[in-house]
Amino acid sequence: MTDERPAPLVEVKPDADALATAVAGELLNRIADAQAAGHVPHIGLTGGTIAEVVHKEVARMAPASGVDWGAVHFWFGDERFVPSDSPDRNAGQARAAFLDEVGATRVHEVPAADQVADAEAAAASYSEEVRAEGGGAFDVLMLGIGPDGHVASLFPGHPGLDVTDALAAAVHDSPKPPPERVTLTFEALDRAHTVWFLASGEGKAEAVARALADDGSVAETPARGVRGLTETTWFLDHDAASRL
Ligand SMILES: O=C1O[C@H](COP(=O)(O)O)[C@@H](O)[C@H](O)[C@H]1O
Repeated sequence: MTDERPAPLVEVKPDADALATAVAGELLNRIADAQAAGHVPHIGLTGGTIAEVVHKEVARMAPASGVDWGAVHFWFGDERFVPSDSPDRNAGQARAAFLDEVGATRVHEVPAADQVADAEAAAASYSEEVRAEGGGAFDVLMLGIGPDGHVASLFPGHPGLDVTDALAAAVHDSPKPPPERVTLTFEALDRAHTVWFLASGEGKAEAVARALADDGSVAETPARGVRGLTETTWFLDHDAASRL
């Protein structure tokens, strides 16, 4: 990230449920507004614990939202390279939590381990799909942060941090299981218009503080390396914000 982008905003909610309600409501507003303006929005989804709560809240609020679910593209910031029926798959979790229920039809999944030979092939295929559909210019990209500061599946000190010639990369030996993954690279994550980080719980507090500190390295805290072109907002609950 070399250009000047707006500084991150921070929104703190009392707990995970309040956080999820705020994020789900804002997401539905952004999608509905984009559609009202004649635009088909592209939304990047994250895996992880707070994402699951947000997704269920989206499903709950969907009927009153006015969103046309056939006119939204959904993508994943990262994926676990496991068989398509594995409960570890971020896509499977998002489908179960809201995508299938609302009837989303334009869901762009990373190929699974029973569909392609290896994580490299999955990354190449996903990269191609992202490139063909706007190159990662997501209207809203939601991202989690790990307690170690990882974002998507870009882990501290891992080789994926240095990939500059692809929009998606294979990850091996991930410090967090499962070990094989596919992630969007900084090249792709940096093209999003709006980036929302979602973090809940005391276990994320130190990583959040490192990510938002005036100085520090992306190699140590990869989440420092992603900012939206027009907006970056950190949605935190009280505990995740406790070290700011
Ligand atoms: O493995 C992953 O972890 C991160 C954070 O998840 P959390 O459960 O600690 O909140 C998530 O952002 C990423 O998409 C996922 O693959």
